[in-house]
Formats: sequence, C-alpha cells, structure tokens
Amino acid sequence: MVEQTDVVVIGMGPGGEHVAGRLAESGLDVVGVEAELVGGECPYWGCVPSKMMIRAANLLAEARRVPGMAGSTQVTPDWGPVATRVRDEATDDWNDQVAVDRFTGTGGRFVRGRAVLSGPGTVRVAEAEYTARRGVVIATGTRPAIPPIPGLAQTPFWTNRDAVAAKEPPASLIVLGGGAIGLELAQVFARFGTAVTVIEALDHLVPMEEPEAGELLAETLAAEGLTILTGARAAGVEHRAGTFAVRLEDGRELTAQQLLVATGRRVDVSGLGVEHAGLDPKTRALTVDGQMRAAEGLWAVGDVTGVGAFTHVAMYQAQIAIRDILGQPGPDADYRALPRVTFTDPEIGAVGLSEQAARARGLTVRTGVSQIPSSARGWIHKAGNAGFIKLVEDAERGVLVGATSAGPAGGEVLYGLAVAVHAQVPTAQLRHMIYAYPTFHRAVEDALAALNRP
Ligand SMILES: Cc1cc2nc3c(=O)[nH]c(=O)nc-3n(C[C@H](O)[C@H](O)[C@H](O)COP(=O)(O)OP(=O)(O)OC[C@H]3O[C@@H](n4cnc5c(N)ncnc54)[C@H](O)[C@@H]3O)c2cc1C
Ligand SMILES: NC(=O)c1ccc[n+]([C@@H]2O[C@H](COP(=O)([O-])OP(=O)(O)OC[C@H]3O[C@@H](n4cnc5c(N)ncnc54)[C@H](O)[C@@H]3O)[C@@H](O)[C@H]2O)c1
Repeated sequence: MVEQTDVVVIGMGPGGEHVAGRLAESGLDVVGVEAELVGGECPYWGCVPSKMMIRAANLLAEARRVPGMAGSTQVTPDWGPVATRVRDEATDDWNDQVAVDRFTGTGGRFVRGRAVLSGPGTVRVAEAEYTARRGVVIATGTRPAIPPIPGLAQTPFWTNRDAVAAKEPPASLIVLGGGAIGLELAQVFARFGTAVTVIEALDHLVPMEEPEAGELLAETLAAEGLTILTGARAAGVEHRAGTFAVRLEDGRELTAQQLLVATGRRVDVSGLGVEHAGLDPKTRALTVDGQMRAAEGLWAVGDVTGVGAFTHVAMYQAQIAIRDILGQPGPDADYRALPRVTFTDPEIGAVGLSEQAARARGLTVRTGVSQIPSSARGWIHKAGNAGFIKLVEDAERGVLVGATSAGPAGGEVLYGLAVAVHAQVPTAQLRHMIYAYPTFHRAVEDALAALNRP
C-alpha cells in the first residue's frame, strides 16, 4: 500500500510534534509517525516529571531551612504524592491519547509504528508506505548512552525512565554521571532520604559548564549529605542478592540498592534508512544547515541534530523547519545565545560560551564574577543562598559572549543575560542599566563592575 502525502514526520517528540501539528494546521497533508508516545521523552520521562520531582524535593529543602530563620519544622518526606502526580498529571499513566487527539485535531494523520526511509521521499511503517511530495522530517531524538563497563549490561540498572517511574525512593542509589540528569535526580532522591553517591569520570560535575558551577554543586550536594566522587571511573558492575556493586578503577567498591546510569544520550539513526538520502547511517548526529535541511527533501530537528539536547532547541529548530517547508524565507538558526538550565538547587543557568570555550576560539576574554551571598538579596535570603554570576566578555568587541547565573533562581536570572548575549548589548550599556533592588539579578551589576578589574 503506497499513499501520497505532503510531509511525513518521523518521531513525534517536542520537535516532531510541533512540526507535524503546525504544518497540518497550515493545510498540508501530514503523516506523523511515532513508535512510542506522542510527546516524546520530555513529557513522559524527562523535563516535566523530573521537574515535578524537583519541585517536591525543593519544598522539603525549604522546609528544612525554617529552623534558624522562621521557627521549627518537622519534615516527613512522602514519595506518594510525587509518584501520583507523575502518573496523574504529567504522564496520564504514560498514555498519549490527549496528544494524539491534539495532533489529529489539526487535521494530521497519525500512525503508530517505527518508520524507516525506504527511498528518497518515501517512508515505510510496517506494511504501509508513504511518499511525501514536499519532504520528510526526522525528529527521532536520543536514547541513553550506556558505557561499556564490564558487567553493567547484565544488571537491571535504572535509566531516567525507571527513576521517573519509581513508586518509592530507593534506600541507596549510585548515580553514574554527574551531568544534568544525574545531578537533578541525585538531589531529588537524596532529599527524600536516599543515600546517594555520584560517580563522575571528569574532574568537575556538569563538566560542559564553568568549573565554578561544578565546584559549587559538589560543595552544596556534599553539604546535603551526598557522596560526590569526581575523576572516578567504574571498572566493573555486578548485581548480587538485590544489591549493585560498582568497582572503581582505584579498587574501591561501592554498593547500593539501585544504580542510575546517566552518562549522556546518543543519537542512533542506524536502521532508519538515511542512506537512501545519501547520509551516513553511522553518523553521531544528522548534520543540518541553518534551515534544518539534512539533504534534498529531508529536514531534521531536535536532539537528532546533535546541537544541544534540550526541548527549547527542538522547538526552535522546528519553527525554522516549518517555515522552510512552507517555502517562507527567514534567518538561519543562531545558537550563539543557546541557554541551558540545570535544575539543581542551586540552579545552574548558562548561556553562550564558557570562559574556556571563548578562549579556545581565540577571543580576547575578560571575565567578571560576583557572589550571590554577598549581594543584598543573597544576604537577606541567607539559608540556601549559594550561587554566583560569571560573565565572559569578548573584550575587543565589548560584548558578552557567555554567562552563568547560579543560585536560588539561576534559571530565571539567566533571562537578562541571554538577551545581552543574543542582542550583543555592549557591556558599557549594560553597566548603565538600572537593576532593581534587592533582586538576585542585581548581582549582574557587580559582575559587570568586576569585568574592569585587572
Ligand atoms: C531526565 C531528563 C530530563 C530532561 N530535562 C530537560 C529540561 O528540563 N529542559 C530541556 O530543555 N530538556 C530536558 N531534557 C531533554 C529533552 O527531553 C529533549 O531534548 C527533548 O525531548 C528532545 O526532543 P526531540 O523531539 O528531539 O526527541 P525525543 O523527545 O527523544 O522524541 C523522539 C521521538 O521519536 C520517536 N522515534 C524514534 N525513532 C523512531 C522511528 N524510527 N519511528 C517512529 N518514531 C521514532 C521516539 O519514540 C520518540 O518519541 C531532559 C531529558 C531527560 C532524559
Ligand atoms: N535541565 C535540563 O535542561 C536537562 C536535564 C536533564 C537532561 N538534559 C539533557 O539531556 C542530556 C543528557 O543528560 P545526561 O546528564 O545524561 O548527560 P550529560 O552529557 O549532561 O552528562 C553526562 C555525564 O556523565 C559523565 N560520564 C560519561 N561517561 C561516564 C562514565 N563511564 N563514568 C562516569 N561518568 C561518566 C560525563 O562526563 C558527563 O558529566 C543533557 O546533556 C541535556 O542536554 C537537560
């Protein structure tokens, strides 16, 4: 059976769902194919449920800060409301009917199944074949990257999916990987009473961000009772009598009830038939141009492009692809001010280049740092006020090319800094702005002043 259509979208995560829905609303005949759940990783196993878990864990932490600030509290954590909220409010018990209806409500045709490209502009799903007049959009996302540690594959380790679906917190947890997933979930479970050990192979937590961010997180997480091991590598994993044993390269052995593997995500397009479009099926990511074109009649958006595994990147790229497919001209994608937020407490907001990345590009770099506890708002806030602002300036042009805002509202404070990097607002002009007193973002003014100091 071969059917004609305008566009086939493969993968209906945040990127694909947006492209498919908008194109269908615009009047095109769109076939949207999804192997699992419409909505993808973000609403069912990623951003949304993890942020609900974080909200609950942060409430516990705030309640524990009451002594010495506002009286006394007795905090009794209960995972029950968290597990219920993840099921009832975030995921509909991992049922995507609402999302499917939303898409078909736009006029799109939904097909559940695993799609492969079977020729240029042709997509096969089981017995059905679709030929796309305008083109095909690949938005197949990522899956967890599982390191080849001896023994690991034979154990029932957790990925983010198991952690999000947990009906109760484990008594003890080893987290492999000190990046965004590992640290967000490590802190959540620790705040609910789990004894957590984080193993990070590199020298800093969140190693893609400024080293100051990793140091701050290592300090604050250790102060909360987590064991943080950086520069540590697992040499072997076993699962005996319901317990995980992780042997480190230095000979130490750690044991825990659960093991969460959060060592990054990987693109896997082998088996997708991209060779029919002249692309390498072994590629680490689908390379796209500024209009999200991967080949003639083929667009790609989201994690599969390898630009940054964030929902906001998938949505941004989707908007560009939608416009291009509709034949409307517009600017190329611009990632200079790509924002990212690690929703630990303190939150780590970051935009653009780190100091090291800016230097590696050969820029003449000046940095300015200010500490949140030394700002008026940070001092008033007291318990839970750890954080800093770090600015990275291209000194020759006098504009910010990167910034980090770590602190109680680091993700929100980031907004102004993202505007500054995106719009290339001269730092001289930023210095003559009025910063409301006493806000956390007022610490940006102190960091700007610090740019001038030798
Ligand atoms: C625990 C966790 C927390 C996160 N938190 C955040 C956050 O706070 N903020 C943020 O911005 N990002 C966050 N992310 C990242 C975010 O989830 C991803 O960047 C986003 O989901 C990527 O969207 P996507 O459309 O590219 O792919 P995905 O969401 O991965 O969707 C791809 C879809 O394609 C389907 N598919 C794959 N192959 C085929 C095929 N051959 N045929 C049919 N369907 C196929 C898959 O089943 C999947 O549903 C988090 C991720 C995780 C794991
Ligand atoms: N708040 C957010 O926006 C958010 C939250 C979660 C995930 N995400 C997205 O999902 C992506 C994947 O998250 P992630 O945390 O899995 O990946 P990550 O790349 O952010 O972090 C993985 C960490 O694991 C370490 N690592 C790799 N192999 C290891 C090993 N064998 N032993 C010990 N450590 C090892 C890496 O050095 C790195 O620090 C993120 O990069 C991000 O784009 C975003």
